[in-house]
Amino acid sequence: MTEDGGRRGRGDDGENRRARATLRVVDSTSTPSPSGSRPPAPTDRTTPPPADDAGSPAGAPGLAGRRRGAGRPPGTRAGGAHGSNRIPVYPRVPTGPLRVTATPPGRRSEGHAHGPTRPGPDEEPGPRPLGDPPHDEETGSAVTVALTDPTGEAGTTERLRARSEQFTGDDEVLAAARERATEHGIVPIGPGACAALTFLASATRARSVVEIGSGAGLGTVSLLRGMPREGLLTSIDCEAPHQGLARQACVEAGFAPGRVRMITGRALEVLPRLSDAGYDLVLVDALTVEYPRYLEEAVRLLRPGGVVALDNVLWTGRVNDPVRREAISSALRETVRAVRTDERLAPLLLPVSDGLLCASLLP
Ligand SMILES: C[S@@+](CC[C@H](N)C(=O)[O-])C[C@H]1O[C@@H](n2cnc3c(N)ncnc32)[C@H](O)[C@@H]1O
Repeated sequence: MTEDGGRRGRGDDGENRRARATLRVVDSTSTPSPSGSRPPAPTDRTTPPPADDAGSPAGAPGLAGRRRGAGRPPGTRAGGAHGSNRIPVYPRVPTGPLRVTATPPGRRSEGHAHGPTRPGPDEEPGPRPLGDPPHDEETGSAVTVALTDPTGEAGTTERLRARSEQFTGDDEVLAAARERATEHGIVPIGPGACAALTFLASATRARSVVEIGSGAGLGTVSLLRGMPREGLLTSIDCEAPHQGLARQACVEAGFAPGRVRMITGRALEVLPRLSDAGYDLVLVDALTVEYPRYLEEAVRLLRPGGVVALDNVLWTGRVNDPVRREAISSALRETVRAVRTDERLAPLLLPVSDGLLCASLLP
């Protein structure tokens, strides 16, 4: 991610564009733009749907009648999602057939498409040499990690990190999304962090998830892959074209459009409208200088036992402008300190990709 929240080399006036961006709640039912250059024409709702239970999938946590702050752990900040402007955890989920899927026959159908060499659920997996780092042919990964000091001590650490990134690698869906991200100047989540997100979503059985920073959709797809079928992912980005790319990645991964609710708007304007203690997992990957405030909002959104994951906390040598770097570094330091010292949280720093700082909200 860059200091402008993951956009690079666009040659546009990002701040103004973001300022112009209106808050739109979008069910991802529209056909994605193949290039991602044009915002899709979704069912825009400038007014969010009313907070009711009627559209919630079976067993989904509804909000109607829920006492404000109920379930919120002591000490969490009140405020934010309330009144008629509240965005429900689950909106009415549009029904309909799955759209185009890039999942070839014989592979896991709903969003679990793996690279060409991965076996489908009905195929016998071939033996995998556990001792050797996988080659790209094994993982389908488009990512290779160059070693700057292959023989020295640093080389050992680098090799371990490279191995961890390549262990899961990118499948064809993530590789294509990563390519589009590069084309559009978006810095995507690394393969190791993608795997961690799928793991976290699966381990926490996350049914209601918030993603801050849709980008090119690598995080979106990775989260959906770990979520149960009835789960809903709410993805926020101030750039509609980025959300077009994210939607495209979801379609290519074989996810039904109703699995993702895209909200176009600035995160700090959208987040306060989401419900307290309504979410199982929150991914933070947008404007780095706003991380401390995203963290506050994320903790408010989490149900007890829920997890927040913040990408890019190691921030490895990406920024050249010393002034911006200072702002980013201090925001990241503040965020890491806040996670480590908050007694409501159990912190964990995963040194995957660019650093994924996780914390669960203690029951
Ligand atoms: C690093 S990219 C996210 C990459 C994405 N997780 C992926 O893997 O493809 C950051 C995204 O945050 C968005 N963004 C930047 N500032 C934002 C803000 N204030 N509110 C919402 N989104 C923002 C950018 O448009 C960009 O798409």
